[in-house]
Order: sequence, then structure tokens, then C-alpha cells
Amino acid sequence: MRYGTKDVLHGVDFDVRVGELVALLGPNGAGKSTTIEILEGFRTRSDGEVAVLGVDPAHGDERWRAGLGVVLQSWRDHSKWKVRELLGHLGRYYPEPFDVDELLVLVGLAEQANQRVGTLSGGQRRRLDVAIGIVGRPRLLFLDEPTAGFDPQARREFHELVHRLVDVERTTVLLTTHDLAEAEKLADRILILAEGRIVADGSADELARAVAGKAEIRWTRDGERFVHTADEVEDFVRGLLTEPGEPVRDLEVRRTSLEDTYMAMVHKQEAGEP
Ligand SMILES: Nc1ncnc2c1ncn2[C@@H]1O[C@H](COP(=O)(O)OP(=O)(O)OP(=O)(O)O)[C@@H](O)[C@H]1O
Repeated sequence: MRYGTKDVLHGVDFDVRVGELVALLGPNGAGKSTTIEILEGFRTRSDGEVAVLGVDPAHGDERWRAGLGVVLQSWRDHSKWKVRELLGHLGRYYPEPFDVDELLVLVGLAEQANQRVGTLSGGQRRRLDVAIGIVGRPRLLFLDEPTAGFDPQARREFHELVHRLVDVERTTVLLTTHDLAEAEKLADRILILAEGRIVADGSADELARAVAGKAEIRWTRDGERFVHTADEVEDFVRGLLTEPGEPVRDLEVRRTSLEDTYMAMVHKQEAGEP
């Protein structure tokens, strides 16, 4: 993808399977929004091939668009509407919308059904954004930094909602986030984008193993603290526990975190390493 004379995406090539939740990670300016906007049909690509629900987004019609869910911060324009009325109204634009009461329960807004949008809390408004994004029962949902600004409780509730959408509705989700714990918790697969290229593609575990297969093992024995890195954790721990001598205490096994992996992958790309 090129803006003017500047190429911002290079050979970005990936497939998302039905029912999969894929997280797109990357530093600021990596090209996440550009990628998502091309897939949503909001931005015309300068080159390459794209198919979303079997259709080129540059030529997607109304029916195609009805299969997509896009979560925008749209509530601000609707502050005088009551929650139930707004969802009922928006649902009429789709061929097979959610039943409004079912949707309110799904997103956890049943108690706020008759409240005006302008009186909802930040977390409740974000749930309403999601409800608006999914009112047409999309097959594919785009979530762009969905929990930015959430408190821990609202974040947890939002994660449960996304899990329900994937498990119960079989919705396919493409999510961007800067929250690595969120990606690790939600995503079946993680794509890391750096400088417009995909530098990693796999589950959180697979990515961690690709960077460093080792795990760090810590323990205390006879009042002394020990740290060791090992490839074969189970073998090492079994040996440790069956060794004669003082008992092992405070045993901890720490795998490479997604943050370690992410930093290593992005740094490698930025340093121009193969
Ligand atoms: N309309 C535009 N015209 C020119 N350049 C643009 C335009 N939109 C984005 N860019 C450039 O394209 C690159 C990718 O931007 P993009 O917004 O896709 O990144 P991002 O990964 O979503 O970043 P962030 O995490 O900051 O949201 C950046 O270098 C940005 O400056």
C-alpha cells in the first residue's frame, strides 16, 4: 500500500479462518489501521489482492457490507437516544438483525435498555459501540483498539463479551490492540506488523518458542535463591525435585512472555536483521 510516494505496507499476506480471533499488533505507524481500513473497504489499496468474505472490498456492495461489523465510537452522535430504541432503529438497516433484547443481554446492557445514551458510563458506552457494531449479526467483526481507556473491570467484561461472540455466535474477529496481555488472552493467532511487514504469525506460544524456546526456572533451597534457563523444563524440574538434600521451595517457571517476543520481533525488523 502506498500513500503518495511512500510505501507503508509491503507484501502483507495472511488468511483468517471462519471463527478465528486474530490480533494484529505493532508499534505506532506500523500499518495496522491502513490494513484494517483496506479490509473494511474504507480505503482503496494501491496494489495487491484482497478478499473479505469472498469479495474484493473495493467492490463490496450493501449485502457484503451487512456481513461486516465495524465498531466505531459512534455513540457521541446519539446521546439523546435510548439504548433499546437506537439498537432497534439501527437493526432495521440489516436483513437479519439481532433481536434487541437478546443483544442487550449479550453485551450486558439489559439494565440500561431504557437509559439515554448520553447517561451511560464509559464502559457501558463501549459496550453499546460493540452492540451497534454487531446488531446486524456480522460474520466478521473488526475491533480497532477496543479497550483503550478501559478500567480493569470493564476490560475483563469486554473480553468475556468477545469470547461469547466467538463461542456462541461463531463470529470471526480481527482485532488491533497495543495491550499484549489482551492479545494473549483473546487471540487464537497473533500477527505482528512492523514497518508495514508481517514479522510474526502464530499463537502466543508459537511466537514465544520462535524467539526463545527456553524457560526460566527459579527456586529457593536452603535459604538460597537459584535461577536457571532450560529447554526441557519438565526434565529439569523433575531432576531438581528428586535430588537429595534440602527441599525445593518457591518454585517458579517463567516462559518467554508475549512482550519479550514482541519486542524482539519488532526490534529485529527495525534493525534490518533478516
Ligand atoms: N492518509 C494518509 N496519508 C499519508 N500517510 C498516511 C496516511 N495514513 C497513514 N499514513 C502513514 O502510514 C503509516 C501507517 O499508518 P497506520 O495508521 O496504518 O499505522 P498504525 O499501525 O495503525 O498506527 P497506530 O498504532 O499509531 O494507530 C504511517 O507511517 C502513517 O504516517
